[in-house]
Amino acid sequence: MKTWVIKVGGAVLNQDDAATELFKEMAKIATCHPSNQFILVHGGGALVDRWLSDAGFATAKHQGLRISPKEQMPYIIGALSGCANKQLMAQAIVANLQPFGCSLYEAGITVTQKLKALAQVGQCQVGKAGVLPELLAMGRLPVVSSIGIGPDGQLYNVNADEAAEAIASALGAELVFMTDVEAVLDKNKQPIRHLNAEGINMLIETGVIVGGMEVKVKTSLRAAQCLRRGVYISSWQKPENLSFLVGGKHAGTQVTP
Ligand SMILES: Nc1ncnc2c1ncn2[C@@H]1O[C@H](COP(=O)(O)OP(=O)(O)O)[C@@H](O)[C@H]1O
Ligand SMILES: CC(=O)N[C@@H](CCC(=O)OP(=O)(O)O)C(=O)O
Repeated sequence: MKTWVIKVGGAVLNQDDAATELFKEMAKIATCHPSNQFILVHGGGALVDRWLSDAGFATAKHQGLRISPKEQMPYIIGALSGCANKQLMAQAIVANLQPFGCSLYEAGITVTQKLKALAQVGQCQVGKAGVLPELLAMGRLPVVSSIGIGPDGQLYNVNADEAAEAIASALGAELVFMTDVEAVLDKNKQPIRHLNAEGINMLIETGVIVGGMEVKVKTSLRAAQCLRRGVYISSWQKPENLSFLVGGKHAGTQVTP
């Protein structure tokens, strides 16, 4: 059995039926290629932005990570582990899948504070695989939010790309980041097929890769090094890319160690 960790950016929730189409592709793959199984890890950054702004909070990011003061955590947790997680489960059910919503703790990932200056931003420690193998064996689709609980009993906000990397590393799974662009783009806005450490450093230094994509390529590279194989960045706007990847074909940008 091959396990695929699919990370979707929260923007998938802003487009009607986009997540349902992705789930339908997973359901199709489960029928045509039954030796593949999926775990979905999701973000929800845009939703968090909206909830914080509606509550009258200002929010800021440092190198793509949201500074997460304790007083903002109820809104961050509510948006990610509540609203985004349950909305995605609902769309998976429409696609005839059997989702099981959970956060990083249930997925076996331990979280600690990343940096004092970032407040409740967490970083993952690869632990045991938690209940994910059992859920997969039961035919369920784990839908994992990036909220973590530390051994200190504190709640943490983890960047969802890093959360997906930790889960894929714990399980030795394939990893695909599905975002809102078809691939990493070069300075002429053309898709890049392959990236390695050298290319990534150059594109970050020259300001071609910025913001959320900077976190994503760095996380992809770390994951590719740990998993010792390519990791893909593609778009949830092209769910068929998932079938291409499962079938061993190329789609989006492949990040190699
Ligand atoms: N070189 C680049 N190629 C593609 N996207 C880029 C690049 N640099 C920055 N970006 C931005 O990164 C975004 C994806 O990162 P992010 O918003 O964090 O995605 P997600 O929410 O899916 O994790 C794109 O929508 C784009 O605006
Ligand atoms: C620490 C940190 O930055 N957490 C992210 C978690 C959500 C996320 O990563 O969402 P996307 O995948 O949609 O960007 C945040 O609060 O926005």
